[in-house]
Amino acid sequence: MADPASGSLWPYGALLFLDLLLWLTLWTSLLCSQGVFLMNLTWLWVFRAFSWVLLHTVSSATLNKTTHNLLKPWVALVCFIPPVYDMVQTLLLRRGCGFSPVPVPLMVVLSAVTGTLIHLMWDKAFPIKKVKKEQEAKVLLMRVIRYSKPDYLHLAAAFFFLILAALFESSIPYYMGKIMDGLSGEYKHESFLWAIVCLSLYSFGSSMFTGLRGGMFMCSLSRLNKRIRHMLFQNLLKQDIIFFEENKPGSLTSRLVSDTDKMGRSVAMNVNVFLRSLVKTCGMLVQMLSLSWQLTLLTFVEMPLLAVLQNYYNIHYQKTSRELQNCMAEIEQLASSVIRSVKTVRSFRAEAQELKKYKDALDKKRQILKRKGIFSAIHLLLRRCLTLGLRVSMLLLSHHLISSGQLSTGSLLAFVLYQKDMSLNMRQLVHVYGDILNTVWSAEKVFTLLDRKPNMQEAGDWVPENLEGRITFDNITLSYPSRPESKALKSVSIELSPGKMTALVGPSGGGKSSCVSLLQRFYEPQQGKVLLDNTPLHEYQHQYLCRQMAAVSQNPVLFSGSVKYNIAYGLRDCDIEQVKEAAKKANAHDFICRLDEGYDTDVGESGKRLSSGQKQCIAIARVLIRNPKILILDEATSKLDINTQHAVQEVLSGLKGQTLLVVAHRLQTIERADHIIYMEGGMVMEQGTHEQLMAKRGSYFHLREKLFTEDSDQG
Ligand SMILES: Nc1ncnc2c1ncn2[C@@H]1O[C@H](COP(=O)(O)OP(=O)(O)OP(=O)(O)O)[C@@H](O)[C@H]1O
Repeated sequence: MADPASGSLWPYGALLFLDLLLWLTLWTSLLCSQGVFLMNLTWLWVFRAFSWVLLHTVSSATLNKTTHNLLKPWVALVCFIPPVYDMVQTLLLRRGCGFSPVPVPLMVVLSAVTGTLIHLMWDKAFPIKKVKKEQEAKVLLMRVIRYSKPDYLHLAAAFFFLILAALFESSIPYYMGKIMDGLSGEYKHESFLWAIVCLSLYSFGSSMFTGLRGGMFMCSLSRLNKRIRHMLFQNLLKQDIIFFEENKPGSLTSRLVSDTDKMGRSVAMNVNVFLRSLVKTCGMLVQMLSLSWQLTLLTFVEMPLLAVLQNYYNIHYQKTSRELQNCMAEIEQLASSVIRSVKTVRSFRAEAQELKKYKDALDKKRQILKRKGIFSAIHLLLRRCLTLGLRVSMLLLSHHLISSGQLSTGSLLAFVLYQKDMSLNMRQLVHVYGDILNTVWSAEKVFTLLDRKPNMQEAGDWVPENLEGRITFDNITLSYPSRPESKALKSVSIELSPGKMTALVGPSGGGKSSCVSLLQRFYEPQQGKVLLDNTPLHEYQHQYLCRQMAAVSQNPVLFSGSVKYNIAYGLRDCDIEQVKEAAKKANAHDFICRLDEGYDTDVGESGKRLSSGQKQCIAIARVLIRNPKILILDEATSKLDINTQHAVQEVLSGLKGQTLLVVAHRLQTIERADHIIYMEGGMVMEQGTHEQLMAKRGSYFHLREKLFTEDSDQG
C-alpha cells in the first residue's frame, strides 16, 4: 500500500471505505431489527471500539510500519469521535444525538471529515521529516512519565481537576449565548435567571478546578524534580575521576539544575497545558457542532489553510533568522577585531579598508532585514486576507442561518466566542506539543548521565579483620584516557612496607602522583596490579579502603564550615578533644587558637580565609584523626615553612605500624625515609636508603646536588 508520507492518500480512502462498510452493516442490522434493537451510548462505544480494533489490525497487517504508525492516531480519531461526541452531548446538554439510537449518515460523514482534517492539520504542523525525532522524543517522554510513577495519585487528581476545569470552561460561552438570547428576544425572566445562575456556577467551578489543577501539577513537579536531582547527584558521585576530567563542572551543574528543571516542566507544565487545550478543544468542538455544524465546518477549513501558510512562513523565518545571526556575529567580530588591534590597523593605514568591510557587512544585514520584513508583511497580508475571506463567508452563512431560523443571535455570539477560543487553543496545542518535544531533549541529557556506569572495576566486599598495610605495585603500566598514546608509568614494580616511611622522589612528570592516584583508585592501570596485603585493591570494600587509607595532596580541598567541622569531616562520633589532639600533631593547634573563634572559625568557601600552609596543616590533621593504616602525603607539606615541615615529619615518622608514603620535591624532608624510590619518565630508576643512594652517586645524588646548589644560590 502506498505511503501517505509520499503524498498518496489512498490508505486513508481504503480505511474510510472499510469503516463505511461497518456503519452500513450497523444500519442494516438496525433496519432489520425494526426497532427491537436500538443503540445507546454504551453500545456505541462497544461498536466503535470493535471498529478501531478491526481498522487497526487491517492497517498493521497491510501497511508498512511507518505508514501504519502514521495512520494510528487518525484511525483512533475517526473511530472515537462519534462516541466522544455523543458522550459530551449527553453530559453537557443532557441529550444524546447524532450517532445513537440510530446513527445519522451526515454525522458519520462529518466525524470522518473532522478526524481527517484534524489529522492532516497535525501532519502539516509537524512534517514527516520530524517523525523519527518525534518517536525518540516520545520514548523519552514516556520515560519521564515513568519517573512520575510515585506521584500517580497527585497526577490523577490533577488530571481529574483538569478535565472538570476544561469542561466547565467550555460551557461558559454557551450560557453567554443563552443570556444574549434572553436579552434580545422575548424576555423570559426564569430562563434568563437560570442562564445567569448556570454561567456563574460554571465560571466559579472552572476557576476552582483550574486552581486545584495548577496546585496539584506544581506539587507533583516539585516532587519529581527532587527525586530526579537526588538520583542524578547520587550517580554523579559514583562516577570515576576520568568522567570529571572530561566534563566541565559548569555543564554538570547545569544538568543537575536547569536540565532536570526543564525535564520536569516538560511533563508537569506542558502536558498540563496540552491536555487542558485538548480537552477544551474537544468540549468546544462538540458545543460548536451542536450550535451549527455548517459554521463549524467553515471554521475547520480555515485552520489547515492557516497551518500550511504558517509552516511555509516558519521555514523561511528560520532560514532568514539563521542568516541574520551569522551576519550579526560577523559584524561583531569585525568591529571587535579592529578595536583590539587598532595599533596594527593604524600602523598599516588600513582604516579605510576596515571601514569598507564594516559597511559591506552592515549592508548585508540591511538586505536580510529588508527581505525578512517583506516576507513577514506578505505573510501577514495573506493570513489576514484568508481570515477576512472566511469571516465574510461565515457572516453571510450566519445571516442565512439566522434568517432561516436555524440559528439564534445568542447562539451566533456563543459560536463566535467558541471560535475565538478554539483558534487560540489549537495554536496552543501545536506550540505546546512542539515545546514538549523540545524540552524533553533536556531529559535525554539527564538520562545519559543517570544511565552512565563508572568505567572503573566495581569495588568488592573484602573486609579483612587485620590489615598489615603492605602495598605492592606489580609491573604497572598506566596511560591516562585523555592521552592514551603516552605512558605515565612504565612497568613500575615497587613495594611499600608496613610501619615504614617510603618516599617517592624525582623530577616533574616522573610519575609520582600517578602512583598515588592508582593507590586511591582514581584510575585503573592498563597492565599489572596494585596489591594491598597481596589482594588487588579493587577487591576491598570501598568504605573499608577509605577508612584504612588517607591522603593529603599539595592543594587540599577544605569545605565551607568551621575548622572543627573540616578536621572531623565524615566522622560521626568525634569529640573536640580528638580534634584538638589531631590538630596538635599537625602543628595546627597554635594558629587555630589564634583565630577569632578558635575551632569554630568558619574557613570560608574552599578554605579561602586560610593561607595555603594553614590549609595543609588542617588537611594533615583531618587524616591524622582517622588514624589510617596507610597514609599518603603527596607534596602535603610543600607550603609549610621548613621548621613546621620538620615538626610534622617528626610526628609522622613516629607513627607506629603505619605505612607512610611521602611524595616530595624538597629532598631534605625525606632524608629520614626508610626507603627512597627515584622515578623519572614513568620508570623506577633507583631505590634504597638515603645513604645507599648517595653512595651510588646516580640520579638521586645529582638531583640532590642540583637542588642544593639552587637553594644556596637563592639563599
Ligand atoms: N590527568 C592526567 N591526564 C593526562 N595526563 C596526565 C594526567 N596527570 C598526569 N599526567 C601525565 O602523566 C605523567 C606523569 O605525571 P605525574 O603527575 O604522575 O608526575 P609527577 O612526578 O607527580 O610530577 P610533579 O612532581 O610535577 O607533580 C606526566 O607526563 C603528566 O603530563
